[in-house]
Amino acid sequence: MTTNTANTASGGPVLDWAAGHGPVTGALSATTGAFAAATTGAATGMPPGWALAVGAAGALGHTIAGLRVRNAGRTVATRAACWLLGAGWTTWAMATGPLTWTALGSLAALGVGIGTANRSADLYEEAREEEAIAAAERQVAAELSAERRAIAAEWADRIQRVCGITVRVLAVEMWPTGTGFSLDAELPPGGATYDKVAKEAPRLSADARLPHGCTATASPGIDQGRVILDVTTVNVLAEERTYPDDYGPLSVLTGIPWGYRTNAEEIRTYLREQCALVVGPTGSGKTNMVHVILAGFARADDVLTFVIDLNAGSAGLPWVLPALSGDLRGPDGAPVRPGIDWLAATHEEATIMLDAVLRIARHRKTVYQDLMARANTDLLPISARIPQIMLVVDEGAEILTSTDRAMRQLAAKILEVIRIARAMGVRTVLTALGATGSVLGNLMIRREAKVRVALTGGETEGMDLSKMFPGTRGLRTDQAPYKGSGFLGTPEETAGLFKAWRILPNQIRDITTATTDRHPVLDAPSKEAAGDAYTRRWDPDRTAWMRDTTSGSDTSTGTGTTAAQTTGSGRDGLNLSALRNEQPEQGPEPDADALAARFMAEIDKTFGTTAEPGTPDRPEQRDDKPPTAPRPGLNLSALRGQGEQAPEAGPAWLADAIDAIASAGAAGMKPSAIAELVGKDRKTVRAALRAAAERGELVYRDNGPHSVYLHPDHA
Ligand SMILES: Nc1ncnc2c1ncn2[C@@H]1O[C@H](COP(=O)(O)OP(=O)(O)OP(=O)(O)O)[C@@H](O)[C@H]1O
Repeated sequence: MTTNTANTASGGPVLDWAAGHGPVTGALSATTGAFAAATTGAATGMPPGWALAVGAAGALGHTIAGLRVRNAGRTVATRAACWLLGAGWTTWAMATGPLTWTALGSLAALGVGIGTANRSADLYEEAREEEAIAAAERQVAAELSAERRAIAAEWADRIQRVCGITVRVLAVEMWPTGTGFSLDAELPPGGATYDKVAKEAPRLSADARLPHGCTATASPGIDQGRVILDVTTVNVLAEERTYPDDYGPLSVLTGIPWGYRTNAEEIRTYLREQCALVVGPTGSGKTNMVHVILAGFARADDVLTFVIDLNAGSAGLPWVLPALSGDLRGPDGAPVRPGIDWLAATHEEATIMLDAVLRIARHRKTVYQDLMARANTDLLPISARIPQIMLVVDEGAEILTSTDRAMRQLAAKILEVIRIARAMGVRTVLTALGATGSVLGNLMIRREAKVRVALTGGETEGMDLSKMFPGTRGLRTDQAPYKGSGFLGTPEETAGLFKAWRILPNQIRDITTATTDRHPVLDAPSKEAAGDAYTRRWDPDRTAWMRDTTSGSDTSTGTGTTAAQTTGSGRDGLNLSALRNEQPEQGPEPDADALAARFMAEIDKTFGTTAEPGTPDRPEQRDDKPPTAPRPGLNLSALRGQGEQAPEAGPAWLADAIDAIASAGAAGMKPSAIAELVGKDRKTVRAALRAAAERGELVYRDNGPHSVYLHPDHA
């Protein structure tokens, strides 16, 4: 209780009705206050009636304060009584003398009484408060369960009407996304299975008048006598959702998100041991889906992605070109690694890649024997140090079913990878234009590619969903008429509706930049097994084709192919001549080589992944290139900011260095200062500056230890 009546003699009492006191301190404060008031009052001859008046005021003040905070009546009464008792004792003690055993004893008894009464009042108030909260919760729950009970009754009735069986709904769970609910129901005795409900899913949806794109999908319950019915009430597939802009790290071991379900929850695929098959006819959003897949792999810190796309490499180009052209810069201005680790656009390059992958898989089997024995596993422990290789083959299923001799050779290699490399951490994602019998007729695909996607986009042609997702009933292509939507099934989850996020070209660039430091480096034994085929994958002669694809085309998602197919160009599938004819005067060949070489040099310097003896990978070694060759191929000037004058060659940081040298004016800058500025070693910096000077971008003022580089404007 709060009794701050204390000193009535000097300046009057400080009355804080709401001041906090525990039962013990409250009682102590009341009794000591009363005792002090009584002794002072008796000594100074104060009229005893004053103490009673103060007590009455205290009781009144506390009553008002108690009512304000909605204390219970008995709490208010207890506190007012404490005030009056204290004041009564003070009045009596002032009249009869406070320093007697009777007065002191009765004061002590009063203190204990006040303490006990207040403790009990506090406990009562706490209990009251808890009860009020519980009552509010009970009310919410009652309202919710009323809704659930209504849903349970409605659906039990519907299942009876449509499926002809009487189920007992045991639970209704509302999805936190607010887009539907799940029912857990007990099937009737007599051997009814969940199938009875599953096969009537479309009729149940119609009976419930669900909006288009919403479904009632039945799956097995906790035992064979139970069924789970997922009912979507909001069609999230109709709207376009862009790829989530959290580009944080992922791992192949903890799953890669590929899209979202009708309940708006993200869906992950687990590809450490599984291969995947993605089927989507033209215009269904397959290219977009491939980019979502590549985005997930790029974000993983234990995955290296190899892409085969015989359709001019268009699936992989947006992940390579911005990095290759030097258009992207990391946070520290360093060059950016491509979002994929190898891109094959021709039959020849694909063969080189597949042979290297097979060598890697076989070599890993022997060199990592000890490691696997120590880890007590027959699966190679995948990590950032020994990365998983994800081989993505766009329209790979068509390669597998082709009757062309060259394609059959490729197909044999792809199947060999699928067959032998699971334990060694190489898995494939194949895409196909249609879920035709010839694709799914392949035993290896049926057995190994259990992660399956069918992008329907409303297409029914070549979409045999019962073959794609055997054992799943009630899937109809018209349930997913939107681009990027379809069905996804994994060994962990039965096939159901899903939609891929829309991924935009700028997101691909952002992800490439955000993940540049995250990509693993191929483990040394694998690199050794892959040999030159791998380390020279960005060689000018092997990447020259990329230059042609950028002339006048875009590499964005959604537009599909970036370069036309060849018809007799003699370059294995690339329509180079058509593009060259558009810009005959620009002499693209030397420039493509220059760019590829520069790219290699940057990657090499920054990440040390492409060291190859004898490769002309340093700009200064390329004296066969015209110093001011135009850039028709990769069209870098178009990619850079307007009016920005890019250096003609040299590492990515050179532009910053030249800017700094220009700012230094006639004083110029020493190579050591530039090395410090760009964060590179002096030898590398000297070589690049010398090359830039040879190209006329800088001027070297030789002055012994004080030699500097100047911008030509200040020389
Ligand atoms: N997940 C998605 N969400 C919304 N819209 C999408 C999605 N995926 C694709 N689209 C739309 O569909 C268009 C075609 O997509 P995409 O190029 O990926 O299809 P495709 O099947 O590869 O077709 P093609 O083979 O003709 O290139 C895109 O430009 C985009 O507008």
